Amino acid sequence: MQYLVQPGGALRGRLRVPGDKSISHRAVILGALAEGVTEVSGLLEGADVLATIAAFRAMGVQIDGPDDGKLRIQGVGLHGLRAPAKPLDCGNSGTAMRLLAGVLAGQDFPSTLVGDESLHRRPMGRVIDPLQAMGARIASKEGKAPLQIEGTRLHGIDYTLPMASAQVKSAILLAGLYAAGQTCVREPALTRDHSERMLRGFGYEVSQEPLRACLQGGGRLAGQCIDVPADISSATFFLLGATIAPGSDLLLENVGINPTRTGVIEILTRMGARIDLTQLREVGGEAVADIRVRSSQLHGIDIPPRLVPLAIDEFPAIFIAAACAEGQTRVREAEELRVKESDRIAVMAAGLRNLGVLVEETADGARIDGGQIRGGTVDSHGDHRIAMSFAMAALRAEEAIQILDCENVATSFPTFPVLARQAGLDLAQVVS
Ligand SMILES: O=C(O)C1=C[C@@H](OP(=O)(O)O)[C@@H](O)[C@H](O)C1
Ligand SMILES: C=C(OP(=O)(O)O)C(=O)O
Repeated sequence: MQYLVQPGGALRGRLRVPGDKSISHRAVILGALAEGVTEVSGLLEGADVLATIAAFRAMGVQIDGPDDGKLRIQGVGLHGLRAPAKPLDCGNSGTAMRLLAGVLAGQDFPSTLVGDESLHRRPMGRVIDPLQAMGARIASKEGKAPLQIEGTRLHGIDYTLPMASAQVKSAILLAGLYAAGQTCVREPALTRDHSERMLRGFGYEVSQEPLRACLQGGGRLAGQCIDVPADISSATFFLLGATIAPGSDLLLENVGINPTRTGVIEILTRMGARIDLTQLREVGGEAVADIRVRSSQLHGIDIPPRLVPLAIDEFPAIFIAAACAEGQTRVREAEELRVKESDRIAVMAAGLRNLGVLVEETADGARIDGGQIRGGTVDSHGDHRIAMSFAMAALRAEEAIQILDCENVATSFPTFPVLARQAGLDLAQVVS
């Protein structure tokens, strides 16, 4: 499926983007492993989260829904999962595969994790290594999926992550629930802390200091009610669109603004964006706000590397912002972008060049010179965030932008075309 987006227009009105993907995955996982019922509202009904739900159903957990963002999970307790009859299919989702690997390492049954072509290219050694150090038995082909997990008794470790990754941190903490003794994870830079917060919400003690989280194995999780805020990573496409399209004024409601996720707001604001947070509140241990964004002229900046992990999924959109800015924007220490659903540095650079933007790719980032966006065809390489970012680029393009391979938008934001049209983007879906 392709998108054909006509040039120009502005984004106006108010809208609520779907639930946070990271929090939705964790609500399903902890709800399944808890004792008692967990009720979730605001859940993201995207393919990634549906894969996590299907995996727990295949292990005997009764899950009703999702229905209009509501999910009811009958938790089976930490030791209540049953052996799945077939490999568990994580689809396109790195989060599902890595977090499930942590859970499955400590079960008393074997399991296999598989996914789509993109997921089978992504590095899994980063979870296999620390889990093996905890006693796990995991077979893979050169650190890539499929992962065959034996299920064994685990012991705690004190592990320093070689890269800033919330998925690896979370996999180790989840395995730590099953491990004898204490499990600690240290991270080289701050990453999203939804696992730590939600574990505490389920009554599990987690000691958290800056860049370090520890827990003791052998406790229990108690079922909860979880209200998932809107996903700042999905809101980002609208922050981008409203900023670059003259005459825009948009209110994004109920967006999660956990400080480990707001790097995009800081980066766009440094570039000159007009973004205001209102109605700040806390919902279920997570900070939430309404976000107003109005159009403004951006200027290029050197993005501080400490902001990279705090905006890691927002770089496709930030590349488009840079293309619309005056002067040069520099992205560095962002090599993690090369191991996402696609190589996001290479795919964004190629797409921008097709639209006439000057981009110099570096090993760990890019230098992007702002200027005119011509219009033309770009290939998203099946990467949802790249497809949505180029859709918004049309607001500033001279001619239409055709975007190839857009099916995977459904992994994180199935209602994107509808909400984008409502806000003012002239987007058509073309079945190829
Ligand atoms: O923990 C999570 O939910 C996520 C962590 C990040 O991945 P890494 O841990 O690989 O940086 C992010 O890119 C992904 O979309 C979701
Ligand atoms: C990287 C992403 O997700 P995942 O790693 O879960 O596939 C993303 O959603 O941008």
